[in-house]
Amino acid sequence: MSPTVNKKGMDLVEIESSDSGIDSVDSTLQHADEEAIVKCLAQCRIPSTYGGTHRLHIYKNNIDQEEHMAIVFGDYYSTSLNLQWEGDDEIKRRMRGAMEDLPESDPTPPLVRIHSCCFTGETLGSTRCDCAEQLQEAMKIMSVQGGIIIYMKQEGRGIGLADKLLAYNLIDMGHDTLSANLALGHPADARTYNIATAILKDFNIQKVRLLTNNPHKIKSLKEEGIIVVERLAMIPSSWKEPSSWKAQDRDGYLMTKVQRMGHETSNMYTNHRLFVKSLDPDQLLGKVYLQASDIPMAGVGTTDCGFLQYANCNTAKGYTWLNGRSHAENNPDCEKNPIPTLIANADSQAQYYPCGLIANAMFSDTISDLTCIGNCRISSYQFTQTGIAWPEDNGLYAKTQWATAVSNGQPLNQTVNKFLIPPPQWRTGWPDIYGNGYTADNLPDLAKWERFQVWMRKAGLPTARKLWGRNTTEIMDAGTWQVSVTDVWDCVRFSGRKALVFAETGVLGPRNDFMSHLFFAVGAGSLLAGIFLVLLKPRTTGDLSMLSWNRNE
Ligand SMILES: Nc1nc2c(ncn2[C@@H]2O[C@H](COP(=O)(O)OP(=O)(O)OP(=O)(O)O)[C@@H](O)[C@H]2O)c(=O)[nH]1
Repeated sequence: MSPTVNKKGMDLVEIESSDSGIDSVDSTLQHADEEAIVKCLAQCRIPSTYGGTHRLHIYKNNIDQEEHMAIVFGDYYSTSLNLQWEGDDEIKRRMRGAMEDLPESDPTPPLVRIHSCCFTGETLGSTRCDCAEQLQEAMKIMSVQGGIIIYMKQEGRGIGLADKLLAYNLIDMGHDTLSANLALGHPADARTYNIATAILKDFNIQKVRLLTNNPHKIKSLKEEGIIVVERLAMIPSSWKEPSSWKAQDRDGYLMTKVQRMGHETSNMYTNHRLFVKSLDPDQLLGKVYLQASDIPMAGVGTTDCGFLQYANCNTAKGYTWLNGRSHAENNPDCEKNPIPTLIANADSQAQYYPCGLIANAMFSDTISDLTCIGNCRISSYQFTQTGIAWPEDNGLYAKTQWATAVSNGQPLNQTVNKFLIPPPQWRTGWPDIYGNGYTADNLPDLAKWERFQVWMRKAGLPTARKLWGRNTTEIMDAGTWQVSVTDVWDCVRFSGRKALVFAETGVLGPRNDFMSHLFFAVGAGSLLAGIFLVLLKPRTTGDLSMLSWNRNE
């Protein structure tokens, strides 16, 4: 093969061999954004405790000096490995694991995980991250379903092990995993995926089902010409098991990935324990906390407003979590530059009202009633929020007593604006009402705000429906209806999804089909079992002989 100029026409890549052409690549000439050329050097069989046998492939490339790998479960074969190499003979081919007659590769898009090396997590068992459990989870799944793990030697999101240790020390000093990278002069994520893509192409794979939460990986693969037909979430076990709450470092790491690095959250966020306990029940019941510091702080198993408690950033900076990070971190207000005026002018003991993550996350979109635009009996169909909350929830909320309370002889209603601050999301979501903060007149009456009560009831399942409105008086006839939605609550930034669902009340109940079917099935099963037992061993009415004190033994 003759010398080749790379696609960008910059550097000359000397090609010596006649196959994939990277035997004598001078990697000092190469750059990460170049077209990657890869060559599989060897593969072998690895019987594994994860079940079955996979095949480990080692690659070299023209971009860096690392030995990246492909761990293959199933019928996927490397092109470069199996080509005829210069000086090839049967022994050499068998030694590197090349095959004589290549079987057909599986044509269906395989499960693929692109996994970056993490010595601390995978080898040392560090609980600062979720890397090891993600790798193990992927291997378990692929042992059953087949697939390929591209294992990239990109330690520390590409910054290397030494700098990753510096980052860890910065995290111990109060940074999070993102800001530590930035403080070291690195990007939040220094990885590129052109080598990983080239390895996939070496397996003739054009379409994948990607196991990841990282949208950056999906975007990068698409840019490199790989079609991601499906994303499968990697749910770390620490999100699922409440018992592992002690891994506080990992919790902080995962929360930063979700909140600040855009990692996708489907299937885990609303169930996460940091989220579900992020409220203060007494504040919701109207209690006046004169100082934000009076709101009870974290205790295991109890509620805690987290980093949406102190609405004054200087005060928040003075309070730290067990891991040394301040309450101002992750607070969307304190991260703004400049800090919003309302926050900057807030009293040093100002509090968010209602405090905590759940209230802040409330959808602020507006949804209109339905207007008929063709062939309907009535011109509009109206929804009300009365009666949408569970009756028992009503006792959990009351209007705050701030507007009527008196402290040191002073009525508090004059100070509402300085002490009570609407959650950040509410101020952008409802700028007309809460954009300039609270006054004694616009404080929400939580006892009457059923939509809020519905929102605050945590979802048991990962994909949740919240009842927004109902109409119990009118049947909705066939026709063409129009609804206007103002999409204010931005879920696109973390690849979330929202849907507006119109449902009817059915015989089995409208809210959760699964539960009603389950009740129905259990009821029918019990009835059949009862009939069966009666037929099998009939007993007369009032038969007490089987009671323990009447039995002979
Ligand atoms: N710089 C830095 N790197 C870290 C830290 N914790 C873990 N890592 C690295 O982060 C990378 C994790 O990569 P992946 O396993 O591919 O996971 P991911 O990018 O979170 O994406 P998915 O797991 O696919 O959702 C590895 O290279 C780890 O070494 C940290 O605190 N700082």
